Amino acid sequence: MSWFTVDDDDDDVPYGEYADHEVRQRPNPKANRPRTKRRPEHSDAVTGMVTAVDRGRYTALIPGDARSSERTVLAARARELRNTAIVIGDRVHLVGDVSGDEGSLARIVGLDDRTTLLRRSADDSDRLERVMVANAEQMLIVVAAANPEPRVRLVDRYLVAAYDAGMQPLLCITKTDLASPDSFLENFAALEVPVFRSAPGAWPLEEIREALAGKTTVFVGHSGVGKSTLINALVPDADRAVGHVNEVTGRGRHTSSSSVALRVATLGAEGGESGWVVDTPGVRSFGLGHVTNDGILRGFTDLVPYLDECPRGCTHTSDAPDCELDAAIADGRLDAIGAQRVESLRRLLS
Ligand SMILES: Nc1nc2c(ncn2[C@@H]2O[C@H](COP(=O)(O)OP(=O)(O)OP(=O)(O)O)[C@@H](O)[C@H]2O)c(=O)[nH]1
Ligand SMILES: [Zn+2]
Repeated sequence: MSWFTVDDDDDDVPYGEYADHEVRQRPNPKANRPRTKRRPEHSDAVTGMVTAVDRGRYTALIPGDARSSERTVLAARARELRNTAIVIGDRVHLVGDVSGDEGSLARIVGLDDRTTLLRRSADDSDRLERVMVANAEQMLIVVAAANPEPRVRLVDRYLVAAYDAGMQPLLCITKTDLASPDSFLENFAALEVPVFRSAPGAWPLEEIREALAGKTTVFVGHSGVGKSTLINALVPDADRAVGHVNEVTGRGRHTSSSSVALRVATLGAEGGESGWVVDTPGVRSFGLGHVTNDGILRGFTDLVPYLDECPRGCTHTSDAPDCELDAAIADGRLDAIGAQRVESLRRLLS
């Protein structure tokens, strides 16, 4: 599919394509009746969370209430929303047959404003952005200690995407049975990013579950890092396909293909908060063409007091003249950890 085509079944349309989330009023088909009143605003609509998207069909979970229990419904979007990106995590307004019964099809007529929005572009020069996941609070970046080799730049990119989306990043380093991740992790030591270490037979499942409780967390990672293995361990009935890493290239095949949200039981949360894991297996590239430097700076609130002192239009990169970050390092206002933070920021800005 071309990055530039938008058709009705496009599950991943550019964010800029739509202005409002609500269905527009249709003209009154009976012209002899005066249009004095607005059509009812779907006051009977129920709200559900999108947990899967597949070729123009949306699976949404409607929470239980006094009248009915929790149920999953299949829905299509209303014609008026055909240029609206609806993605996993969206809270959608559903009308029509919302019974969830076999063969039933509900209709999505609107969606709530999003609290966060994970986006990407095809590559860094592409400003056309794609909406990936809505309303997720966290991003768990899965990276292997070896096979495939960890790459700092790739993690930097995920971090930018997370900060830009307004999401808290978490880091899970897998395959620690194959290599020590310590020197790799030094690159991120100064960031306030929780780190989990994982190896077969030593899964940090309880720690991760605790971090997931009550939140929606998008799992991202290069193919072959063991993301599916981890998700299957966290969500026993997830059944995410586990691929095989090519011994020569260290690359995995993307064996699981569609994005889903999966509920994770969290221990000690009896009837209480569970978490949601969003698996995005098809995402190979993570273009950041849509991310502004402001989006990156958002992740570095600890440096803001210095950035505020910079000359107007300062780019804050290492070649920027009179950048206050350099002054603060030179006179000790920023200590060794602070200097590493500056280095991380500059790596992301460059
Ligand atoms: N040695 C070792 N192998 C692991 C570990 N975790 C996963 N693997 C293996 O790594 C391979 C790839 O695992 P997957 O879970 O399919 O990786 P993935 O990140 O989901 O990859 P895609 O499905 O291609 O996106 C499989 O052969 C796993 O058994 C680990 O901690 N240590
Ligand atoms: Zn500066």
